[in-house]
Amino acid sequence: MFQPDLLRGKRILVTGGGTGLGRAISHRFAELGASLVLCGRRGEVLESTAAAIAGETGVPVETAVCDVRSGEAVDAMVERLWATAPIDILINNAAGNFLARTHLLSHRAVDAVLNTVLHGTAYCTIACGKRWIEGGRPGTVLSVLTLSALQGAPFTVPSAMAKAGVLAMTKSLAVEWGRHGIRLVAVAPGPFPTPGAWQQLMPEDRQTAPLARSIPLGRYGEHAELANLCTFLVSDQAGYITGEAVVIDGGKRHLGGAGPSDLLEWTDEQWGKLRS
Ligand SMILES: CCC/C=C/C(=O)SCCNC(=O)CCNC(=O)[C@H](O)C(C)(C)COP(=O)([O-])OP(=O)([O-])OC[C@H]1O[C@@H](n2cnc3c(N)ncnc32)[C@H](O)[C@@H]1OP(=O)([O-])[O-]
Ligand SMILES: NC(=O)C1=CN([C@@H]2O[C@H](COP(=O)(O)OP(=O)(O)OC[C@H]3O[C@@H](n4cnc5c(N)ncnc54)[C@H](OP(=O)(O)O)[C@@H]3O)[C@@H](O)[C@H]2O)C=CC1
Repeated sequence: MFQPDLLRGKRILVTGGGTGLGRAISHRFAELGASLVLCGRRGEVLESTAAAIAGETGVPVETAVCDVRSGEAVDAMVERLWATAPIDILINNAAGNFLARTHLLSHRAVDAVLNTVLHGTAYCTIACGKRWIEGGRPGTVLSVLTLSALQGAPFTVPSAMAKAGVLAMTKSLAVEWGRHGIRLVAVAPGPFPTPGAWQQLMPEDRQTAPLARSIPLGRYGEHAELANLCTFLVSDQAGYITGEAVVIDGGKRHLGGAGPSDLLEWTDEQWGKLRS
C-alpha cells in the first residue's frame, strides 16, 4: 500500500493517457492525489477517460489533444499547460507499433513508428526539461519502453529501435540534467493485454501458444502491477534513482538466456528416461 497522498501536489502529463496502460497508470496516480493532464490525438477518447478517472477519484483531470510527432504542437501544448501551472512529472507513454517483415517496410511505415516513439518522446522531454531548467524547478521523466529496447525484437524493428533510443536518452539526460534536480527513469514491460497492443501485435494465430513457454510466471502482467511500479519510480520515495530502466515482465527476458526453455514442457517420463 502506498501513502494515500503520495502524489498530492504533483501535476503529471501522461502522453497516450486516454487508453490502455497510460490510462491505468493515470488512474493510479489520481488515486494517490496527483492532478493529471492526459494527452493523445483523439479528443473524445481523452474526454471519456478523464471523466471516468475524475469521477472515480475526485481529482481534476485535464486533456490536451496533441500529436506528439509534431515538435511545434508539443511545444505549444506544454507552453499552454505551463501557463496554468508547471508540470512536475512527464510520462512518455504514447506509441505506435505493428507486426511486419522488416525488409518489406516502406519509408513511411518506418517513420510512422519512429516519429511517434523516438521523436515524440524527445520533443515532450525537451519541452518540459527546458522549462524546468529555466525555472529552476526539479522534474521527473518516466518513459515506457518495451523489452525489445534491451534485447531487440524481430518483426517490430522500428519500435525496438525507437525504444532503445529512448533508453539512451534516459541514461544520457540522467547525467546531463541531474545537477538540475531532474530524474529520468524508465520501465520495460513484457506483455500486458490492452486492446491497442493486442490489435497490433497479437493476431489470433499467436494467442494459442502456451504462456508458460514464453513467460516463466505463466501469465500476463496486470495493469495495476505496472501502475504501482511507475508510481514508486516517479514518487519522491525513489528520489535517488535516475538513468535506470526497470524490467517488469514475469521473467520473460531471461527465458532465452537462461537455458533451453523447451525443457519446461518435458514430462516426468522424459526426465526419468534421461536419468536412467
Ligand atoms: C508485447 C507488446 C509490446 C507492445 C508494444 C507497443 O508499442 S503496443 C502499442 C500499440 N498501439 C498502437 O500502435 C496505437 C497507435 N498506432 C497507430 O497510430 C498506427 O498503428 C501506426 C503506428 C501505423 C501509425 O499510424 P499512421 O496513421 O501514422 O500511419 P498510416 O496509417 O498513415 O501509415 C503510415 C505508413 O505505415 C504503413 N503501415 C501502417 N501499418 C502497417 C503495417 N501493419 N504493416 C506495414 N506497414 C504499415 C502504411 O502502409 C504507411 O506507409 P505507406 O503505405 O504510405 O508507404
Ligand atoms: N501492452 C503491452 O503489452 C505493452 C505496451 N508497451 C508500451 O506501453 C505503452 C502503452 O501501450 P498500450 O496501452 O498497450 O497501447 P495503446 O494503443 O492503448 O496506447 C497508445 C497510446 O498512444 C497514443 N498515441 C499514439 N500515437 C500518438 C501520437 N502521435 N500522439 C499522441 N498520442 C499518441 C494513443 O492515443 P491516440 O490514438 O488517441 O493518439 C494511445 O492512447 C506504449 O508505449 C507501448 O509501447 C510496452 C510493452 C508492452
